[in-house]
Amino acid sequence: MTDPTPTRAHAAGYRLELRGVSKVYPSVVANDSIDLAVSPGEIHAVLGENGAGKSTLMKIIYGVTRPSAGQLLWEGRAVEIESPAQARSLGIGMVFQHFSLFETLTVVENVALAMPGKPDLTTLSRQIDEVSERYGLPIDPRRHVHALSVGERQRVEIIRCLLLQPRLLIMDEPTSVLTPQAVRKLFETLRQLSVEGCSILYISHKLDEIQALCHTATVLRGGKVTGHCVPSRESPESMARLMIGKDLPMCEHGKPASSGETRLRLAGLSHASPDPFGTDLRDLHLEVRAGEIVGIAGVSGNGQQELMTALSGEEPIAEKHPVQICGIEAGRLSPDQRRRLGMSFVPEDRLGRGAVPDLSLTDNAILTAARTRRFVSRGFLRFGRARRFAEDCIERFNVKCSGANAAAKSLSGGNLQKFIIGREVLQDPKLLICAQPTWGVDVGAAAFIRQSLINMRDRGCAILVLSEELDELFEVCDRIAVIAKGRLSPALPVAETSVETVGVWMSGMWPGAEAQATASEKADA
Ligand SMILES: Nc1ncnc2c1ncn2[C@@H]1O[C@H](COP(=O)(O)OP(=O)(O)OP(=O)(O)O)[C@@H](O)[C@H]1O
Repeated sequence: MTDPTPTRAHAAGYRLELRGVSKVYPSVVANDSIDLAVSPGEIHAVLGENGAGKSTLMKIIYGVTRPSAGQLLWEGRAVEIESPAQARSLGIGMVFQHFSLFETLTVVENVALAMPGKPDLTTLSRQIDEVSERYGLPIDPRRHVHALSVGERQRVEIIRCLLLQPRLLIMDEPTSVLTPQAVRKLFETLRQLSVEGCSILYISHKLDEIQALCHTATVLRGGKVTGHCVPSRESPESMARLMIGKDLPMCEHGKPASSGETRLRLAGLSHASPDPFGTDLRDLHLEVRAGEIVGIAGVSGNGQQELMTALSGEEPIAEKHPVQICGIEAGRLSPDQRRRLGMSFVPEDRLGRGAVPDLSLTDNAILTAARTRRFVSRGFLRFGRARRFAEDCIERFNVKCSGANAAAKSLSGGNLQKFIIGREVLQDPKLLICAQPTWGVDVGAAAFIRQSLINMRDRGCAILVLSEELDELFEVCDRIAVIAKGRLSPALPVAETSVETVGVWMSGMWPGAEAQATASEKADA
């Protein structure tokens, strides 16, 4: 690995300096007197556990949130940043974790929306071509966003920032949706920007990436700065220790329980996606037994979302038999009917599908656990019981929040994920289906969630995990299959496959894939 430190462009003054910046919410101090300084050309990581205050700090710098106290200095001058438009006019750009593009518009139309005034689209297309050429971010300005891969969409977001010639670029978990190749490409672009003098504030839970990319790092814990480091001189383990204050627990993965009864069977599941830009599922076959964890790997957009909605019942399918849950043909059943059979699920989209943002954690617990945890008696809701269950989730899954009354939307992303996983795990289901279980979750909490899944398996639960993180799948699963273009590969025991093989399969090329495709095309005809 190359040491990023020597390429750092040194300069006399700081580009951005924060002095004693605090943000106090009614129930929590999100940022507590934070000092942070970034030089021109510096790639500066902000590290911290879920809820440490990273996103709040970035939102203050980008003018989304106003600080309760403290001072911001931009190129040596005290400033008050009251809006993102003002931040952009100073030269601050931000790429958010969740994309903010309009799918039905073209690339150039999306970019135009972020520009001041009414730019001429032909001139703007030429500028997009120039920027994409200069930074190696190929994109056709005339393409519609719905037809772009997630990596391409992120290119649009970055190009949109670059056109404004930022002198500070903030990136909030930019790689969570990218393939390893797209991550390498992104890092090349960021290094080039750094050499040209652009400062970068970079947030990520992926410590190996921080080590490869960033010159310096500030560590936050509980809203306070607790340390600084030069990532290239650290290891992912030592940075994790700086973040969580102790060594990272290792996952203990014993032998799978002797295989029990089949709890989930896909028997030729085919389903046309209701989304015109989605992926149709084609003749999927799979079995998940009690006491095993089966993983499904794949680049997002290959049918995972359609599979998840077909399994959860959100999008019931036309026939009963292709989805069998605990021996019952369940294809036409609703989510609630499937839960009654002993299934729980954790969707990928935590705000919206996994939880209702405006409801409290207790109310969100009621939504899925009312029956299994017996919150209703003789037609009356036993609210105290529901609240105690929510408190139990908070305590056992170490969810940082103000309590069971906190609205789901007030939790940091990773803490809400921990709550949703806890809510489903503590219902002790016979079958658990989860998508991206550790997305946006810090390293300590990710290890805890993975261990919880393994422990459930050891208690006899059948678990299906859909994840884009191959390392995660290899850590927790007993067998791994791959989804590509809506088709499913055979599921191999982890000992009989490798990250490289699964990587190749992710492009749809597994032994027998062609025969599988021909057979299902014949059946379609
Ligand atoms: N609008 C809000 N109202 C109340 N509390 C909030 C609000 N926004 C953030 N918080 C709280 O502030 C704290 C810091 O949250 P923040 O999102 O900055 O953390 P983070 O370090 O970015 O976490 P993650 O890695 O999970 O994204 C958390 O306790 C969170 O619950």
